Amino acid sequence: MIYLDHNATTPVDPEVLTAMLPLLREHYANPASRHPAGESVARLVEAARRDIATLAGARPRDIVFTSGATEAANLAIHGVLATAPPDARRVLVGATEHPAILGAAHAAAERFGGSVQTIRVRPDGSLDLAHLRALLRPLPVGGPASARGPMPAGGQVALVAVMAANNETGALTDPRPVAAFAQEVGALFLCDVTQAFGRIPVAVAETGIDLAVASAHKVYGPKGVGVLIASRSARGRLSPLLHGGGQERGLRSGTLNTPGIVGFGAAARIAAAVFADEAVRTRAQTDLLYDQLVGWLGADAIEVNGPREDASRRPGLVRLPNTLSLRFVGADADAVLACLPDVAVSAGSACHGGADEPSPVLLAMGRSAAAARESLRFSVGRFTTVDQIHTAAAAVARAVLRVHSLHATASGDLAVSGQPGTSGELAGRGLPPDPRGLANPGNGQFPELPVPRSALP
Ligand SMILES: Cc1ncc(COP(=O)(O)O)c(C=O)c1O
Ligand code: FES
Repeated sequence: MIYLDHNATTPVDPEVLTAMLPLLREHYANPASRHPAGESVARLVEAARRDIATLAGARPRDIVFTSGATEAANLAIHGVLATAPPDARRVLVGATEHPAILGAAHAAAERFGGSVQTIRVRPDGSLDLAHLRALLRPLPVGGPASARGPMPAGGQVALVAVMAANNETGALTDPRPVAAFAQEVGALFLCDVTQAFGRIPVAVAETGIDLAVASAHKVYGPKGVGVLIASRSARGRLSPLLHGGGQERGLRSGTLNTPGIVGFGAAARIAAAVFADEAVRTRAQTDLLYDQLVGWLGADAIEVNGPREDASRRPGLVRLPNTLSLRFVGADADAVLACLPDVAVSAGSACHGGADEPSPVLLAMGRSAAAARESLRFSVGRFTTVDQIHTAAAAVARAVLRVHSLHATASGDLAVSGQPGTSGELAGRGLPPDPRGLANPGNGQFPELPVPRSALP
């Protein structure tokens, strides 16, 4: 199996695992305990906090450990709306935000009588700053009612949530202008840096981000641990979600996930050392993948979802180096996936609980539902090789041609030899034959996991 789904999650780096194991074996003490065993674990936690803060460009004091970016987003949004005055409970969210942000924003608005408004994006997925500017103007209280909240929430904006890097298209947003606009009206700026963290430079404090969220498992750390990064002033406007032992200075009660936190720290340390090289390598691999696919399928068969680099018009990074979202014109993504058992990629919304709807991210960018349903996201990573890219490109091309040929056969207009996707046609294009044979989509899945004895009836 060739794994090209690193935006959904990454494998744990072997060095991260090595750093975590002692926390599961001998260093199991509770870091809140006042004995030497507890204190030595507490020191490891604080070292991890420093390493994560360094990579994020934040201060260690700003780091609050959580169970992931989802919890951090909920803490940030519920936490801010809980303390916001009734005439300042509007939340602005980018149209292509992750469900963790959108779901938390709607739930918090409903809970505290606020409202949520969506900031438009342009066709390439970049934020429409003029629209943000317009939305930031105060609304008369009792004015346009919110679609959801029980109370028409006018007044000021409490929070602006805009992501640094989009999980589906890789589209990047410069946080600086967003921060400046939010600050002008006294709103806090929440930036979801989950996909950017450890892949491109993130400078939370310097760019004026008040609140940021990230997850360890997107940077070769373990699942189930993340951070909220909250500036001093943001912490003053934050009320906790979880109550209990008062850990994390009262903002997130609960015994710390010490193996996870130490693993996250190790992942951050490794990322700091390698991310610049990794960006160059992964960028070359996504470029190669695109070139190969265009070579096999032709430029007309493929559209890129998201920003394209154009140094003359938009200098600088505009897309995550490892991410490539492509539409294969006329080839339903689910059908392509069914013909592609040996390559792990996502149809746009694959990690949204298997929802069968076209990707809301692509729809927000103005793509048609048909285009969204024909789109696949490729995300390469630290351990991806050039050989894997070659193999995957050929496999994807074969799968797309196969789907084209199935459509053509179904509509009865291509019943001749040499039709797309048949072995004759593939050989004509120079595509290597599928080592498994086209009609064998069940092979090459994850090996079956052994069931632990205790789980057997
Ligand atoms: C941009 C973005 N934000 C937030 C999350 C949520 O992270 P987690 O599932 O680790 O809480 C993800 C992960 O899918 C993501 O891609
Ligand atoms: S990448 Fe996060 S839900 Fe799809």
